Amino acid sequence: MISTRDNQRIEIEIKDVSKVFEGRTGPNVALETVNLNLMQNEFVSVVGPSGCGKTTLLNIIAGLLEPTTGSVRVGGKEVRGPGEGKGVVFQQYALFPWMTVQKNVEFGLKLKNISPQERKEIAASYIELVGLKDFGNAYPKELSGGMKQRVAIARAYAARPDVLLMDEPFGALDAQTRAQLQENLLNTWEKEKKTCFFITHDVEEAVLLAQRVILMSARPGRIKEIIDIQLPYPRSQQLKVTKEYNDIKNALWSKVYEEYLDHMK
Ligand SMILES: Nc1ncnc2c1ncn2[C@@H]1O[C@H](COP(=O)(O)OP(=O)(O)OP(=O)(O)O)[C@@H](O)[C@H]1O
Repeated sequence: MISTRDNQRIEIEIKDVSKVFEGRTGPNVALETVNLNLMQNEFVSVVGPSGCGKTTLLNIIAGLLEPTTGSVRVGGKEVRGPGEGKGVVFQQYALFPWMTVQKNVEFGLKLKNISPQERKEIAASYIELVGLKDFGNAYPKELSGGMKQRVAIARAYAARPDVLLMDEPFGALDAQTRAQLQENLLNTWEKEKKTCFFITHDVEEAVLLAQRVILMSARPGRIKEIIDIQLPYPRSQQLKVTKEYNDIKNALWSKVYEEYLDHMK
């Protein structure tokens, strides 16, 4: 079993982070005093009502947005922009349409000092890991949505980041593909161990994947509660038929729904 206690090194340190957007109708406080540490190799899911600042927080960790106050450290270094060490997967697979699957996955490795042969081998191994061994020469337009998303995940993994930031990566997929990719991600994480920050609207998915679930409150976004998911790994879809899983899921669902109702008041 992998627990957060297996490694005590902090990989992502979010300290007093707030974010205020200046809107036409005045300031919009998207995040208010968010404090959170993710341990090395930890898998954390983030849930909360629409507009509570999940993506904003991810973008700040990724270095795509600057916080208004506070700071984020990844691997001990203050985040000052996007770059090495952080892999990001968005809901919409951002693949280059003119490149094959193999070339798309190799792309992130070009920036590193890796020989073309080694690049090829690393990319091929991750393409195999996500179950696309026979599609290395295919172009994105020849792939289904789920396959494209697997390529995006392979590309993020191939660059060997220490942290993987995922913003509803399976949100646009059908239930079966989603289940398959969840399983795929679990297997990959169990093998490769990365620090994962995974945003989802799906409570089932949050519980299935994570060691801890962060529940965010409606605007202004704050951390409302952190729930330890005490379910053993390796995990698979089979977990969903167990009482332990369903008890945790139902309790979390009620909390998320309460937060949503509060937000609608
Ligand atoms: N670039 C921006 N400029 C102005 N306001 C923004 C910007 N990005 C986000 N916001 C505002 O910040 C708040 C949080 O948005 P964010 O996208 O982080 O929420 P979210 O929890 O990810 O939502 P969802 O679950 O719907 O994706 C919202 O009120 C949104 O309107």
